[in-house]
Amino acid sequence: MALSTPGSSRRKLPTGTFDKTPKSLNFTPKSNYATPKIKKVETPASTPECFSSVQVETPVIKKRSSKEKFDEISNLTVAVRIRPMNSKELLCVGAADVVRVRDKDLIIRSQSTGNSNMSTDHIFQYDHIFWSCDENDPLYTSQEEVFFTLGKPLLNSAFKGYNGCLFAYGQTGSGKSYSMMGKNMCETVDIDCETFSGITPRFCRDIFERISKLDKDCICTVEVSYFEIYNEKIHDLLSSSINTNRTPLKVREHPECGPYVVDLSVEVVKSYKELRKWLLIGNKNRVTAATNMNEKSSRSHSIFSIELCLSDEKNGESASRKSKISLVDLAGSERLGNSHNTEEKIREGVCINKSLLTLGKVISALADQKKNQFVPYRDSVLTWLLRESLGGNSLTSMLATITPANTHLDETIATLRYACQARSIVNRARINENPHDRLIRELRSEVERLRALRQDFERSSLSTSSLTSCNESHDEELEGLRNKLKETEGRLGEAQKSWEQRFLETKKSQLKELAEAEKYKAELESKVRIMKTLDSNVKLSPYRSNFLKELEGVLTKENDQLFNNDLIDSLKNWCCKNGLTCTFTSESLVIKDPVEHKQTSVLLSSVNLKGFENISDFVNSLTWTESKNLAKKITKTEIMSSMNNIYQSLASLQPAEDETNLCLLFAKVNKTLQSFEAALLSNAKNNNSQKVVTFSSNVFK
Ligand SMILES: Nc1ncnc2c1ncn2[C@@H]1O[C@H](COP(=O)(O)OP(=O)(O)OP(=O)(O)O)[C@@H](O)[C@H]1O
Repeated sequence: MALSTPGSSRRKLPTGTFDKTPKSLNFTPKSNYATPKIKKVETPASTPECFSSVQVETPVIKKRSSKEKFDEISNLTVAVRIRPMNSKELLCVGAADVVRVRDKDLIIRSQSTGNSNMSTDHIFQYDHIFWSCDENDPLYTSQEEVFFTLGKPLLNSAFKGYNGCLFAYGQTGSGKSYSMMGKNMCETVDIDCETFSGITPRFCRDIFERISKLDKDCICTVEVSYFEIYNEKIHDLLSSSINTNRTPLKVREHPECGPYVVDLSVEVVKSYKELRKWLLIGNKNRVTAATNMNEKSSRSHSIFSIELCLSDEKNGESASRKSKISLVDLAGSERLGNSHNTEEKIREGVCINKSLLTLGKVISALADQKKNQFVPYRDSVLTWLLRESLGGNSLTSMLATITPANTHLDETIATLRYACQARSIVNRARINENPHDRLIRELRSEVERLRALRQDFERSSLSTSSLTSCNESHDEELEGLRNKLKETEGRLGEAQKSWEQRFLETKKSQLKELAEAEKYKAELESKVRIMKTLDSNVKLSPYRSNFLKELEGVLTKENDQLFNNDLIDSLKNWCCKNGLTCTFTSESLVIKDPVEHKQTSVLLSSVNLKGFENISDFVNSLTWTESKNLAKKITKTEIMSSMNNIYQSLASLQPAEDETNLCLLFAKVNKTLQSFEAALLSNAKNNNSQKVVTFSSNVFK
């Protein structure tokens, strides 16, 4: 579908009450740069009635658009949209349509007071004028065209990494919500309807359409938040408790990121479907909360924010960019006297007006363009939160909405003046990216520029080669360019190298962390396995436990470690080969001969082959006794020391607190061990030398 922006040559003067007075409009200056601040051209007393005076309202605007130190320096883009007259306005006695559009001029005819036959034409100029009064008019601007002109550029910049903001300003009922959200902002059908859908849903839909077309190396995350400011208090529109708990949220200032709303819900969305769900929840919450409090949603400012984070990995290089776009539907800007009569309404009006008044002051201060001019951002929550969008790091647009009805003439002129002033605000936007990515990008574009310059220069010097006198100076310049190019290429190479270095280091440390995590995971898994085995064993009987065997093994292992030298190993091997069994206790080694029914015990510290030809001689030299008399009596200290070792080993297997089943099992094992220790101690105490408890699993059979 072919889309067009208004204000071009196809824009004709709509038919209506002004048709007879075009001549007077010839006073309108062609260029807005030369337009005086407010110029009133008085018609002489003898001027015929059909003529009117002309008041040019467009202030002198120093339009700026450059790149300088910032990535983008540009004025606020300001558009005005005129909605059709509603039935109430049409039914008013003497109702008239007083707004006309011609090219980039918006003309308002006001009846001069005192002389009913005289009128004044107020002429305003904007970046865009949307005439949406009559669908059959060829100049009609649809919802889609409004989005195409205002929303699309913001979307494009957001994907480049620029912050963006679009706010709708105008009196109640002038069409702010219609333009921002759609005809029926709580209805799924209307929010997605081709004809009625507003800027916000179209913006959200386009985000995901763009994401689906991105390169496969590019990862994009989308986060949304939605809140309203009512009576200078912030309410989270995505919170489920908004209608029961209207505790306002606070604003804090981050040293780098600026003001933000504390504890505001931020939802990550992966598709338009998910995003639309949140959008509708927010819209419903806004309306329900307003109805509950007997207020109108038009008395609150709503801010819907989308945060995009794009990371791109190409040819081993990675780059990431972030951007935040705020779509703002401001409260109605009507003045206090018009609709506020009760005390509460007056208070509410003061609060709304505080934000809008401060917004006006902020716009004035910024439009003034004097250096070090104080800008009262902090005087209202709205301006504090929109600080970056007004004169800061953001590409911002304003949509002023008006009615063409003469019944609201004063409000309409106030809105238009406000919008005119806003055009003077200059924003300094930067691509939000990693400083290193920025350096590489800037150096790359510098290299491109210098290369193009050199090529141009070489081409032009070839064509003038006949003029030898020129050649010398050309050669010098060419040499200078070559050197500069070489130097910039060198710097680019360095920057890329150090970036690659950092990239490699980060990858290396990430791999190390990953390996450690894997190791930790394996350890945990083995602990879980042990605990699972324990579970089944402990359930059978605490005294038939493989676990105790394992623990005995742990103790034996510790002893092994204590006396783990070649001699002990050789002794063990020798015993094994000769059909003898070897059992270690904490301090000694018990060797049993199952055939001869004899056994011997030797202190580990006294195993020494000195004076013996071989192990066989050493073993034969030991004192052997009959098996039944040889069981070594365990002392109370030995029991306690062994048990302590068991407890220590067990402690190292302690599971994490959130693993409830394992914790329960762990407690069971601990308890069982305590009973076991008590049994051993009482056994040692009661049986003295007659009964012997050896620390062997056989005991528990
Ligand atoms: N461009 C338009 N075309 C057709 N109808 C419109 C247009 N703009 C607004 N309307 C209608 O005008 C009425 C008021 O519009 P809307 O609710 O958007 O105003 P508003 O400025 O957001 O008011 P409030 O400040 O109360 O929120 C609605 O019924 C809406 O459908």
